[in-house]
Order: sequence, then C-alpha cells, then structure tokens
Amino acid sequence: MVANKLLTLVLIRQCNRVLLGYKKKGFGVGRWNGFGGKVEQGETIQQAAARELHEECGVEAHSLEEIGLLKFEFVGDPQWLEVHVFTADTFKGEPTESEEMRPQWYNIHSIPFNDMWPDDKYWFPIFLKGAKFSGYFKFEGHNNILKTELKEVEKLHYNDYEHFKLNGIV
Ligand SMILES: Nc1nc2c([nH]c(=O)n2[C@H]2C[C@H](O)[C@@H](COP(=O)(O)OP(=O)(O)OP(=O)(O)O)O2)c(=O)[nH]1
Repeated sequence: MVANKLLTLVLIRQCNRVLLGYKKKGFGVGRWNGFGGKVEQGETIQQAAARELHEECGVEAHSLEEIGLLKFEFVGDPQWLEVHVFTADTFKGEPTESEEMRPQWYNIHSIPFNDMWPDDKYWFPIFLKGAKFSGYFKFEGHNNILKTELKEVEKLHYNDYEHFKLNGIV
C-alpha cells in the first residue's frame, strides 16, 4: 500500500468574502483555489499550511483552524492525495501575487466554481456555513468525478476512509 501524499489548503474568510488565488503553474494550473501545497519532512501539517500560505500570497494567518479532510483517488495512480483544509479569519500582511498564485477576494455568493476543482462546489457550501467536513472523491483525469462521498462532521476523524470502506462505499 502506498502512503497518501499529504497536502494542505488554506481558505481565508472574512464575513462575505473569501481569498482565492489563481494557480499560475503546476498541479491545478488555471484554477482558482485556496493556498497550500505539500507537507515537507520535519514539519507538522499545520506548519506546512502556514508556510504555504505565506509563500504563495505573502500573508500570515493568526490562527488556522482545521475544518476539512479530503481524500482524492485518481484512476491509475496508486497514491491518494490527502488534503487537510484550514480556515482563518484574521491575518497579517497584504495578499500579494507570487510565482504560483494571483490572489483575489471573492464574494461568497460569486465563487467561481466553473474555474475551480470540480469537487469544490460540493464541499464549499459546508465550509461557507461554518461547519466541518470529510470527503472522498474518485477522479478520472482532472475534470471527471466518478465517485463522491462527503459528510458534514462535528469533529474531524482521520480514519473516515475506514468508515467508508466498512460501509462498502470505496
Ligand atoms: N480546492 C481543491 N484543492 C485541491 C484539490 N486537489 C488538490 O490537490 N488541491 C490542493 C491541495 C494543495 O493546496 C494544492 C496542490 O499542491 P501543489 O501540488 O501545488 O503543492 P506544492 O505547491 O507544494 O507543489 P510544488 O510547488 O512543490 O510543486 O492543490 C481539489 O480537488 N480541490
């Protein structure tokens, strides 16, 4: 069994707006997303989230709250992605364009779902109402979702996949 690839994603939200970034290169290029990337050796997932946020848009979040756990399987790839989603409502600095991302505020009623990863339209509403979520998406290529499993949770459990497996969902 191949270990999951650990990734972070940070969504800064202030009242009616969310800070997104246009991915200029690499995985997810051309899509709007939160800020994040791979967890490196020797850092916690939360440290990685804070580091990537700063590297990609120049801001420092005061406190990051983990709100979601998303697992992605891509047909033909034995390695799953495990994305830890965080949110913050206060930060230091001014969102600034980096080599990877061009930041922009979006009103929560006009999130550009057509130009985002296709799973986002399912879990963003849970994030926007302030709840936590756990999900599994099976992709074929980068545009086509074959299987979706998503639930709102009180608390994040890192073994929700086991729950899905026990219930014959994956
Ligand atoms: N919203 C959303 N984000 C996703 C999905 N899948 C997925 O990997 N992401 C996020 C997690 C990470 O924040 C980002 C992918 O990380 P990355 O490959 O850019 O990582 P990185 O910046 O460390 O890469 P690199 O510069 O080292 O090459 O995309 C998805 O389906 N929806």
